[in-house]
Parts: sequence; C-alpha cells; structure tokens
Amino acid sequence: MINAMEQALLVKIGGSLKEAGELLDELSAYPGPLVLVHGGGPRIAEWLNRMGFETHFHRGLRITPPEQMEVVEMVLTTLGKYLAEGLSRRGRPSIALTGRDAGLLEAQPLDPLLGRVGEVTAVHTQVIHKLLQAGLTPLIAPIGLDAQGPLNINADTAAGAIAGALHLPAIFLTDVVGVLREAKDPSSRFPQLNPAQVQALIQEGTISGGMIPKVEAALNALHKGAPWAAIAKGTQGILQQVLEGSAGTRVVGG
Ligand SMILES: Nc1ncnc2c1ncn2[C@@H]1O[C@H](COP(=O)(O)OP(=O)(O)O)[C@@H](O)[C@H]1O
Ligand SMILES: CC(=O)N[C@@H](CCC(=O)OP(=O)(O)O)C(=O)O
Repeated sequence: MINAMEQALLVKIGGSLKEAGELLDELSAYPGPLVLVHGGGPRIAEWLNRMGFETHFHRGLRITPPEQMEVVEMVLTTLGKYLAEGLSRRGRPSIALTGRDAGLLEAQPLDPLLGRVGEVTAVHTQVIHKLLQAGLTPLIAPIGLDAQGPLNINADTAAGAIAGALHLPAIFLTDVVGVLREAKDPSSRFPQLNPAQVQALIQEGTISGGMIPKVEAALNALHKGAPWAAIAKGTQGILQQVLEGSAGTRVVGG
C-alpha cells in the first residue's frame, strides 16, 4: 500500500505567509513528490508602492496596467529564487520557474479592464514531469504568456489549473486555518464545502477578497482533474494533518 504521506501533491504557497522558514521546513521534509506554486501579493504591493504606483483589486485580482507588469514579474521571479534556495538548502533541491519557461502556462487576458491580468488557457506539463523525474522540485511563479508577453495570473488560479492538468491533489496554504464562517474565528472553520455551498458563501459575502480566487481555483482544480483540494494554514505538520482530514477546508465535487 502507498503510504499516504508519499502522495504526490501540488502545494500553493500564499504570499500572505510571512514566516517562510517554518513553511520551508515543512515542505522540505515532505517525503513525497511536490509541485509548488507560490504567490507574493504583499511583496508585489510593497514594490509597486515603492515605485510610486497605486494598486487596486477587483474580486481578489490585482488590476495590472502594462507598465506595472514588469514590477510584478520581477518581484515574483525574485521571490521564487529565494524560496527555491531555501528549499534546496534544506535538502530538497528545487528549481524556480515561471509560466514563461518552456511554454508552461499559456494564457490570455481575462478582461481588458484588468490590464495584463491573465487566465490560463493551457498547461504544458512536460517540463514539470522532467524536473520531477530528475529529483527536482518545481516551484512555479504565476506568470503566463500570450502573444503580447507576460500576464499576471493570480497564484491560486495558476495552482488550480496546474493541479488539474497534473491530476494532483491541491493544497492551498495561506494565513487562515481554512474557510471561516466568522472572519478571525478559527473555530468557525468549515471542514468541507461543496460547489453550491461555495457559491452561496460568495453571494452572501462570507467568502470575500483573496479567498474568492482560492475557492474558485479549488473548484476549477476538481473540475479539471484534481482528486481533491483543500485550503489550510501553512504551519508545521500541516501536510500530514490535511492528508488525514484533521485540518483545513476540503473542497469537494458537487
Ligand atoms: N470566509 C473567509 N474565511 C477565511 N478567510 C477569508 C474569508 N473571506 C475572506 N478571507 C480572507 O482571505 C485571506 C486569504 O487570502 P489571501 O490574503 O489572498 O491569501 P494568500 O496570499 O495566502 O493567497 C484571509 O487572510 C482573509 O482575510
Ligand atoms: C492577478 C493577480 O491578482 N495576481 C497576483 C499574483 C500573486 C498572488 O496571487 O499572490 P498571493 O498568493 O499572495 O495572493 C498579484 O498580483 O498579487
């Protein structure tokens, strides 16, 4: 029997997770194959601000005028290198890449009003399989490509699409213990949600901001072929707890 702890997983690392050290310890110690996707929203905001740009969101997505795209890409690429170095130093050799490498993430603009915000149109998984076969952990920054150049893809959206294409379970690690009924009350965590419940919670405003792309990405991952998806807090021991079903919010098919 396959040990559940050796199950290959796609893990999305939320940019909200400030203490990268604890998370890198957890990920580097995982005994099975991992495909990682990382965000970086807070750091992108910090750099846009330093460069004198204003930043605005629409349903959890950063409106990205073309002149801000270069900043977004620089921040995400550098963050990926930092995280890959941290994992590699801990004994898990990792390669940071973006969706521009080897044609990994084909994308198209989501809505002209959002500027260079993209949605994934195709995931070319060959490079991921090759890295895994070589014993390397791929760590993907959510940049897609169309004929005009790079597109800013929400990291949850990218993670959901990649998990679906690889048929891997998706775990979205963030700064909250799961989807909550009451903001700031961890005891109000939903252990499980189905698509109808997710839609209702978005409609009534219980799920808002950055949690919207996360639950939508979890549903999309299931729709595209992931066996299950979960949202959980990026703390020590979390992967085993999610695999056991004792932590996080599992998003299940309808
Ligand atoms: N119902 C909800 N339950 C939990 N968190 C929620 C909910 N609705 C909105 N949120 C917000 O979503 C945030 C997580 O999304 P985000 O900040 O984008 O994280 P990440 O950077 O990890 O992707 C939480 O910190 C919380 O502020
Ligand atoms: C279009 C869009 O919103 N892109 C995101 C990409 C990074 C991201 O998603 O980071 P988190 O995981 O930290 O939220 C952004 O610009 O913030």
